[in-house]
Amino acid sequence: MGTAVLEPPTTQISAAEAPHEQARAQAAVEAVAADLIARGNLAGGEAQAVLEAQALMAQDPELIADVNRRISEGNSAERGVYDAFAAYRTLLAAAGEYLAGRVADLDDVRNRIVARLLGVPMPGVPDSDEPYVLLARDLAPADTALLDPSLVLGFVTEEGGPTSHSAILARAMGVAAVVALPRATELAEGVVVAVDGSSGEVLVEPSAERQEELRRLAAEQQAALAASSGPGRTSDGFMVPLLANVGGPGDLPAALEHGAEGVGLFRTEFLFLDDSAKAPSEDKQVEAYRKVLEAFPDGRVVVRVLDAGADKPLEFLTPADEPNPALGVRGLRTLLEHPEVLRSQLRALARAAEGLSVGLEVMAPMVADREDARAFAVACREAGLDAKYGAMVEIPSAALRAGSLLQEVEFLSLGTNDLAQYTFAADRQVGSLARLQDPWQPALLDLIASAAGAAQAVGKSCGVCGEAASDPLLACVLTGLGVTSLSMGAAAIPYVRGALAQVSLAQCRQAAEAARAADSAAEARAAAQQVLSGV
Ligand SMILES: C=C(OP(=O)(O)O)C(=O)O
Ligand SMILES: [Mg+2]
Repeated sequence: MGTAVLEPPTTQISAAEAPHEQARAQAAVEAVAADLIARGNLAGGEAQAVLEAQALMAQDPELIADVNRRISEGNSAERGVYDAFAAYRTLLAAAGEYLAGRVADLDDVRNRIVARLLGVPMPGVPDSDEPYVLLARDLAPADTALLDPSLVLGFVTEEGGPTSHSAILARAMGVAAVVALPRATELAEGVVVAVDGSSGEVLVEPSAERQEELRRLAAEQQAALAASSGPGRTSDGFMVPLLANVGGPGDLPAALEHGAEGVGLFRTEFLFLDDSAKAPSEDKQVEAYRKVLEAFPDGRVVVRVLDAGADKPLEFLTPADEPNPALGVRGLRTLLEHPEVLRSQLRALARAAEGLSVGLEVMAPMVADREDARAFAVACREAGLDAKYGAMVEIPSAALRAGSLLQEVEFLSLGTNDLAQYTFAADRQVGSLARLQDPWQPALLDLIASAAGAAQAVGKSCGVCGEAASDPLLACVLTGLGVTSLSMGAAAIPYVRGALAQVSLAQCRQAAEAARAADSAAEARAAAQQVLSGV
């Protein structure tokens, strides 16, 4: 994928032309924002939320004011946009890693607006009738969302971490992806590559025999996947419910198609991204929640209350001046500062579940200690919600003192994406830190064992809903660590189901022990692989 930045010429315009150019810039901004929203509507689910956030970025009033100022100083519309975005980009890039992670999204918006003003094709995924592997420096959410899975056999990026938006969306689509691979874009167009999204390997120009072998292995795997169905269980019948992560009603068809036994993580942020100034109405919330609850009449649906802040900022809730948003007011902290938002969300959930037989559960993101857990439990009880209430374990303090959290709440759910970020002090949006975000890191496995063990001791459940659950081999290890359910992007479910079906609970426990005895993520994986050979 071409990443060329379209630099418009620096021709000067007269003062008389300025209003016309300003109108052109405004029209282009609006058209691009509308296009992003349309792409979002088409893609649905988590992609929609991301694209709508990008549309908001395009319409940022300060940015538009800067564009207008530059045009009134004699620049053309395209040059004004180009320079205003460049200035904003510098600010973002310098504002710390969390904002720097959004630079790719910003660049994509800029390229789209400039391309429209210049009347040239939009940058992005190349047109092709032939199936291909897409190589890119990074993929903007707008591109990932519309990749055609029948043409794109996989994608490989230099940037982005294993828990970045692009990786999460790729899993939701079921497209093989390898991210954070240095020098990926140095490969020439047309070279034959093989991509293994499970191991993260990209083979360049494999021999004819190797290609044949890989095709055979892939066909065998597909056949095994097609044959796997029913609830998640080990070969000796230990049940591990396999649940889907969804970002909204748009993700339900895939969850049902892949046999999800329920929803283990309903990210409700998407509802809140439509309007940066206020929370969605209770009625609008009820409607969206009910669609998800109705899809699983006999299953379980775990709804996470709003997780605003850090990588999911909301203008009306997230302080704009935090020096380090990932360590600032986010998740449950935001809701405790804005109790009316939490109350309205819990009320909407209670109304949405009225008359339904689904097992509704609600959980809070970013619970740090027992006081946090208690505050959430009290809010749930006060809302009169007929649902189990739980805490996400995403902060090391919560994993270490899981037993104390369980004095207040009825279940735990491990958010391994943030748990890795906070355990290793490694921003999940920074590709160069991917080594530290690897969920195979033994320190992360120790924390998972701590939380799962505490839950087991009191007979409560402790699932995993972070991306770790979607790795088939790791899913077996998590089961061995005592985790009671696994929730993942729907496309991963058949792979995890197939892997679990091949191993016994005792083998899972042995693999977990071997992985924890290792000293690096790679060693932990190899040790587990040895115990569970065949997966
Ligand atoms: C599931 C998680 O939540 P999110 O990815 O939405 O932060 C996590 O942190 O692992
Ligand atoms: Mg999280």
